[in-house]
Amino acid sequence: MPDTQPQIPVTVLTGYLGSGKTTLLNRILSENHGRRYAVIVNEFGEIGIDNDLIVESDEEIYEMNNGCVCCTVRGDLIRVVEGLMRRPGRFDAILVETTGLADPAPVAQTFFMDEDVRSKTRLDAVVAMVDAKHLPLRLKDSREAEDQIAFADVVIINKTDLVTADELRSVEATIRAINPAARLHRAERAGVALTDVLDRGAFDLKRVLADDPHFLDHEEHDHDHDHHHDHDHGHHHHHDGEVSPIHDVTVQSVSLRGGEMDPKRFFPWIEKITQLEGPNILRLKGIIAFKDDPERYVVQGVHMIIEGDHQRAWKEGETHESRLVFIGRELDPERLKRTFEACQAA
Ligand SMILES: Nc1nc2c(ncn2[C@@H]2O[C@H](COP(=O)(O)OP(=O)(O)OP(=O)(O)O)[C@@H](O)[C@H]2O)c(=O)[nH]1
Repeated sequence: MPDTQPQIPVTVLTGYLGSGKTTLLNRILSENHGRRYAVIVNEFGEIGIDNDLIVESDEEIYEMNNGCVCCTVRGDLIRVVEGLMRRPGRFDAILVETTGLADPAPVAQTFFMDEDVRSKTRLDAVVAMVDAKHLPLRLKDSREAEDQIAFADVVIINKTDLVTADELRSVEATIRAINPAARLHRAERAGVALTDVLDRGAFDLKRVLADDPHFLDHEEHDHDHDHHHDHDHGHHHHHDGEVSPIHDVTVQSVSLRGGEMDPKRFFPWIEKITQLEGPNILRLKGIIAFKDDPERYVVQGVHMIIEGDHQRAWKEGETHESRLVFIGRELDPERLKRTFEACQAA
């Protein structure tokens, strides 16, 4: 391939579980911006739901579900990107949506590691979504949430509708303290001007190297998930030694599958679960098939906040199956499974 080809800009989209990454991705894919994106989605949880929640578009979407993009599937990411580069002209930019628990630093590093990838791509910006309501809680219990903000070039303070003006100011001050250099935007439903997040040329290697002089040392970073930095904003993982697909090992995911559900059983059940177990539920998402309902129903939640809506009609021949994933701490898989199955229609 001739080297005269322009470097393809890459946007890495990070942010904790449920912060609004897919909402932003859907806005990007739905808006008429005249650009064509290749989208790479890395999901957490064994039954893929995320891909079902991304709007249908002409864009090419690559799912990476067999591990976390910042650890075990980095090689896959390089291969996917290399594959994309072999088809010039098909798209103008690449978007990588990481899992909510991923550390964006190793993902960003991928675009500097491989000679071929480095010559053909340009990391444009790392964009972090933040859930304004749950950030204070997250900073107490998840190192990942802080790392994501620390590493970002652009931070979107999302879900401003769920907080008061005072809370918002305090969240903003907290983010500024973690990362004074990032550009901040406030948003509801990820409603930012796309020019604020795409094609920013915001990724600042100098800043990253000042913060982490080893950023470009491939070998060391490849498997050293346990080295700590002396300063506040270095990236590291929680897990010791073993490279785990889950960084915060207290976080587990419970995937449930069932047949058609009875809404009279399902809604009281999910409401009760989120009331009782809410503090432990970092994220829930599912696609529910209700009996005699021609449309798929999507249910989503973060802690006690839950929402649901019809998504689209079931396609001909599509199995009317219900799938639900809980991601959280101290969940009881057996009880969730038993009570979920009890919501099935007779
Ligand atoms: N109230 C409110 N809800 C929002 C806003 N933005 C997104 N949501 C909801 O928050 C939930 C999570 O949004 P997603 O975009 O799926 O979040 P995500 O970061 O992709 O989630 P994961 O991929 O699971 O990490 C969904 O139910 C959204 O509808 C917002 O600004 N306000």
